[in-house]
Amino acid sequence: MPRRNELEEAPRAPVKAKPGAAPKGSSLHKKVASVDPPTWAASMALLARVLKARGSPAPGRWGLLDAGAPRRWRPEGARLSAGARAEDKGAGRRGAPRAAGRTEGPRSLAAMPGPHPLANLVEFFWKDGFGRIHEIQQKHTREYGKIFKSHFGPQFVVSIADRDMVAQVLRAEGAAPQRANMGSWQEYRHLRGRATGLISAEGEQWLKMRRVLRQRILKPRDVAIFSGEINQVIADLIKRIYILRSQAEDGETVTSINDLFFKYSMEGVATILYESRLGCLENSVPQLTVDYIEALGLMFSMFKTSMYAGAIPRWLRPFVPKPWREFCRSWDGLFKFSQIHVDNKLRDIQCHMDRGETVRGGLLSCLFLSQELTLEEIYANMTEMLLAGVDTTSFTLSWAVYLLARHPEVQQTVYREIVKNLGERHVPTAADVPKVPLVRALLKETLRLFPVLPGNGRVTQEDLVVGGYLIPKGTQLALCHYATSYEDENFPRAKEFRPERWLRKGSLDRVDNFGSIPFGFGVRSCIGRRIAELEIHLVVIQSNNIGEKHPQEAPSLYPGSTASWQVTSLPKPLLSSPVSHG
Ligand code: HEM
Repeated sequence: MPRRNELEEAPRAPVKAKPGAAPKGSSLHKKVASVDPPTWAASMALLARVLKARGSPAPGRWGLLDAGAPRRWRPEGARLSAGARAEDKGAGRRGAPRAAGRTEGPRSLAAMPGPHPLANLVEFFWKDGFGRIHEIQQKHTREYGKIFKSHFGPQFVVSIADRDMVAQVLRAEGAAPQRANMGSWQEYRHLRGRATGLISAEGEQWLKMRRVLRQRILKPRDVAIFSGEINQVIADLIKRIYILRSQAEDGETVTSINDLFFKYSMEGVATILYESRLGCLENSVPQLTVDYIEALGLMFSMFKTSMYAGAIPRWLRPFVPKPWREFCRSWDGLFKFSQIHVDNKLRDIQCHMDRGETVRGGLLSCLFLSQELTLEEIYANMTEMLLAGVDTTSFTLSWAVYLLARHPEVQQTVYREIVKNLGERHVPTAADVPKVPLVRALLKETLRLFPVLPGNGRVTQEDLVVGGYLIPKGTQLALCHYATSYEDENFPRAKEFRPERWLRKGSLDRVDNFGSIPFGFGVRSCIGRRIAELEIHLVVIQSNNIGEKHPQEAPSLYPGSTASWQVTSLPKPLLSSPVSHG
């Protein structure tokens, strides 16, 4: 068991930090930016997909409420439901895998503890549980242990909140792991004659697309070539900050940081995906982009609706039409946007080719020219990657800035490291990032405390014995990363923000990766990880330069120049935030 750093106590309740919270006499306290902790809409929406209760559960496997019901509930002689039969499988079953070190056979799911199905239904559908998944993970772990079963409407889920068990499950994965039941996503695509993308595809179809895309964007060196494009977007972001400051009432406070980072992330990822600029950071954002943001907003803000779209059985749709209608409407908007940008690029390439010019380009050009994916598959992947790549990155950036604002001493250290190792006015590239390990540690610590996805999912493809239970093939697993990230056993004094815990100074400071795997793990892990890291690392490093170039007027992340991000207020997030760092 690795030993971890001793850490400070983190404040729990939100506070309003005054502008003067920075050391008196430093110019830090003068310039203030308000940082909204990002909402968890994106994470919830994504996790909702993971936990989505579909109208058509695996045939013969899950019953609505009785699968997890204690046996005493069942009337004498009553026939077991399909779900209950699934739970009854296992114990003593011939040929069942044996748990290492156990002499008796593994226990069946019927013996697994978990919240009462009705209580869970109330928790999630009446008490906004989907907005509090992180809290519920921890609560249920305290009450039922590190492996427990739950019911989400018709879906039965085994939750795992233990680092080693998570590692076991992910290490046992096959060639094409299944994350969750993506039935509603697939149904929409079928309805509209669309292809599935990486998120929604399964099996051979997923494997084929993953093979193609992983060659282009999965390794740090693949995305390193995009440093120049990202730096141009950062230059626009900085320009935008100046404009916003000049328009601010006090002439210096930049508010709506979430909004700013959202636009930055969208512009950044689109630059890589579509090889074109969207104009998100312009004074006047193009209508097409505005429409997209609206569709994305609909997808996320209506995340519960879209989740219910999957949860509500088809036969109920005529009576409760809104969720499915909204779900389809937001997907229509997302696909439309991607298709327009993909088609623009295609025309552009065609023009070059018609003129006999060599076409050199980025991701999209390579995909066209290699013809490894069909046009529909390109549309679908661009749509799903843009969806997955905007809020995830922007929320993480917002949380990182928020944490720095709450911890000026960490800002100081990060600032000093950047200046010492990269110099004062350096415009960084990907090659510079390893020279500032604290910037990387900042991102890891931010994602540990505020993982965009508090949990992840897998559908078991073989019978597995985990934690002494036999989990039959086809079971939906929820991997509770938020809970493991906050375990003192995994990260001593886990509630505290201390990026330096990620700096490896030898075995004493080693951090076990499976305690916090914000991008997932293995062959189905996040394909956009390196893009997100590049966008975040470069913008954090570049923030250092803002104040230097315009010492009198520029906001900066760092002290030593003129200003700092500071928290002036914590606007109420749309959904609950995982932890209130006061
Ligand atoms: C801080 C930013 C991000 C975080 C924390 C994040 C996190 C995740 C996680 C946890 C998964 C599930 C992995 C698994 O099941 O093991 C995932 C999947 C995925 N992410 Fe990200 N992501 C981020 C940014 C991005 C970006 C920028 C893109 C696109 C450019 C992207 C595209 C995807 C796609 C397409 C998948 C599905 C992969 C597959 O099923 O093969 N993500 N992401």
